Amino acid sequence: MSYDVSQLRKFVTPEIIFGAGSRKTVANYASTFGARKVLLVSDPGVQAAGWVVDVEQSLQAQGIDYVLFTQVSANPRTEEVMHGAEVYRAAGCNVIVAIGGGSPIDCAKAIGIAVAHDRHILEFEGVDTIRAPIPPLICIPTTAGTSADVSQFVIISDQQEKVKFSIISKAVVPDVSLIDPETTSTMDTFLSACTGIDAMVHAIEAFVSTGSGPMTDAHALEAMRLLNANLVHMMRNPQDLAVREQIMLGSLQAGLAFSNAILGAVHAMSHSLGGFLDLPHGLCNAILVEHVVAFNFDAAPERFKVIANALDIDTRGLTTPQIRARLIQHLIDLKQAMGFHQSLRMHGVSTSDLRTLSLHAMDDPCILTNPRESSLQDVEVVYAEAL
Ligand SMILES: NC(=O)c1ccc[n+]([C@@H]2O[C@H](COP(=O)([O-])OP(=O)(O)OC[C@H]3O[C@@H](n4cnc5c(N)ncnc54)[C@H](O)[C@@H]3O)[C@@H](O)[C@H]2O)c1
Ligand SMILES: [Fe+2]
Repeated sequence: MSYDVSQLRKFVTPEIIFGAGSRKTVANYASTFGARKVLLVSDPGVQAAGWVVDVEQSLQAQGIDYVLFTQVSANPRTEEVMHGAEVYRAAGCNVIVAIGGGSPIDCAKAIGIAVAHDRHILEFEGVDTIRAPIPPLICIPTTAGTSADVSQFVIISDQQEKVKFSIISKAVVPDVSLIDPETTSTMDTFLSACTGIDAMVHAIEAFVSTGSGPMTDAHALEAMRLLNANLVHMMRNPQDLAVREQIMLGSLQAGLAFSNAILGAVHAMSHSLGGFLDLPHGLCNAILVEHVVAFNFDAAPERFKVIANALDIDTRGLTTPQIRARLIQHLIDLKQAMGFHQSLRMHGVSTSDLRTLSLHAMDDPCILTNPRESSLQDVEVVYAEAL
């Protein structure tokens, strides 16, 4: 009997501890991995917000030695990864803890790859390139959006080439994710909006991805419901911890979906844009989302109808073109209510940049699971729509 490999689906996830205060259990988990010395990865903003000290206190209370590494920028860079790998080796670490948004978490994953292979991180771009297990990795996300703490993705910026490249492998799924919604209470409005829209795009792209399946669909749809019901409320009531918790849960559900179903053209194009202009990832997604949905809709109208329903659009009696129009308008309204009014041109992109941006987007693995097959010219046209 022959099997169709393209129909097989896998689902990987870390051990997840969800809830207020979970960050304070970090030393228990570090000790179960036999932590001798921990590399604690974060960044200056997360440290200033006061979250790193909780991890330090937890480790100190259990007598676990650590070295702090915070030289990580938003959109983490290859040089920072290799510097972190040096610090890991020099200090004789054997466990990594990351606390922060997607940037410190991705940097921590990449440090793990570099030290496990004793090679430069640039050698691992692509899918399933990891040959040796990375050190035990415990993550504490402080933004509700990227879900790097549960995902198979690592996104690193190569400033020489002005691109962000992806590494996708089950080997970079963290061992433990301590998801503590309290940490998101110090996010400012813009960061809350960027990370929130990123989570929504994860859910939408995972649901229409050619890698989707029943296990990821359930998570993607629940993420859309949670995020749609709470994102605007969160923007208006940033101190409402119950709403922050719903957004964190929505982000987690979206993360479980996209990590396993992979993403689509919004992310391929957004990674290219983020590397080119060093812009926040969520902002890039916000600029592109409705243009990619407009491009993709006819390739999966039934799936997009389910998305419209999950976003609380009443599709009864509507024709397919009407559903398409309503869905696109809903996404525009949502992003505008979250404060996104920008176009590419407002960030200095001109028509002459579109070919370079498109070439890089075509190299991103996320383009392969987009529901509509996309040529270089297609991608260029979608960028042009977003100008
Ligand atoms: N690996 C994945 O699966 C995945 C998925 C999506 C995006 N990403 C990547 O993640 C990165 C973006 O991550 P992000 O959006 O979480 O932001 P970030 O980690 O880049 O952080 C942005 C800024 O917010 C600050 N910050 C973070 N948490 C804070 C808090 N709780 N309070 C106050 N300030 C805080 C940081 O100090 C930093 O200055 C991009 O590089 C993107 O490509 C990765
Ligand atoms: Fe994303």
